[in-house]
Amino acid sequence: MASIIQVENVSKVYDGGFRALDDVNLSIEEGEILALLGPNGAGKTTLISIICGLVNLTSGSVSVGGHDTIRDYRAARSLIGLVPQEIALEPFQKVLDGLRFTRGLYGKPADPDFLENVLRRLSLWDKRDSMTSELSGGMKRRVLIAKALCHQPKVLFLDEPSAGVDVELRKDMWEVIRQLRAEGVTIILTTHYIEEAEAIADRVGIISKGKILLVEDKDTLVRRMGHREMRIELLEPLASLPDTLAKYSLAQSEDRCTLVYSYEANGERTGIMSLFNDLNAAGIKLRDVDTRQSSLEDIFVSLIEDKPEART
Ligand SMILES: Nc1ncnc2c1ncn2[C@@H]1O[C@H](COP(=O)(O)OP(=O)(O)OP(=O)(O)O)[C@@H](O)[C@H]1O
Repeated sequence: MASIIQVENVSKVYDGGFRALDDVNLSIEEGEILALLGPNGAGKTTLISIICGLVNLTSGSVSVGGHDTIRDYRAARSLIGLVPQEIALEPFQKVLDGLRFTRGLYGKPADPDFLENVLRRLSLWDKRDSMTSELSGGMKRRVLIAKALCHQPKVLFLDEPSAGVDVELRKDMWEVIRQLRAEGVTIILTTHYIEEAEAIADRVGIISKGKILLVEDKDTLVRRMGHREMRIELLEPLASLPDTLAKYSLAQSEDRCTLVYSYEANGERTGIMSLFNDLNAAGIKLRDVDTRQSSLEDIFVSLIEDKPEART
């Protein structure tokens, strides 16, 4: 696949001297869904704002569809739609009027059929004559997506699309994103949620403290994250582990009331059944069991440990 966005050696130092991005390189393929994952303050919004031409870079270069975002900014921006994190809409503007206006701003000819299609696919057609101030938060977010699509961009950025969004809207949004990808639109979204990346991304980029730590095919990353932990709460404290349980490398809590078993969730054999059998055979009674998937945070920790602070 050809690359549609090239980010080369991009750094950003804000006015106060804070280095929000540090020598970032990223190539985004045409037609893919790339999720940028990272904790608060990692630099996700700064990176997409630079690509969209809303924030000036300090050094490096960015091109969109072969157009440099500084020298050839009009051509670069015309290819981009952005759904911002914050809801910023004209309160007394009707939904359809807002879309017509935004399309006009990009110098695109009027196309009522296209705008109707955009509103219908976002379940907003019935609201086309409502003022945006009359809409619910979820509908406002749909309007933001509609506005970002109304000039037919080749690349769509969604900054934290799931922030403050209920499950139903999230699923609808994912469906719209998949349809757009099927039509050839390249999608870049930022998120804190690994589930969101798992649900829709083709590739995942992990960003932390202004650096891209990895960009990887999602399935490969999910395999890396397939580590799970099972916590087994015991009815009574266990003074010492019987030899028959040694092969499970169980950890014990300080109060001896909990055993922790680590296993690969995607492995062919998790060993859970035989562990339960061996616990039973040893006469160990269980009060409760719960499991937890290694989180994005765990991956961050494993990725960034031993690395000194990168910022000045
Ligand atoms: N205009 C600015 N002036 C100075 N510092 C800024 C400015 N904008 C952002 N920053 C800082 O740059 C860092 C990266 O911010 P950014 O918004 O890009 O992170 P993010 O990964 O999008 O975070 P979040 O998930 O919280 O939205 C943060 O520490 C932030 O405080």
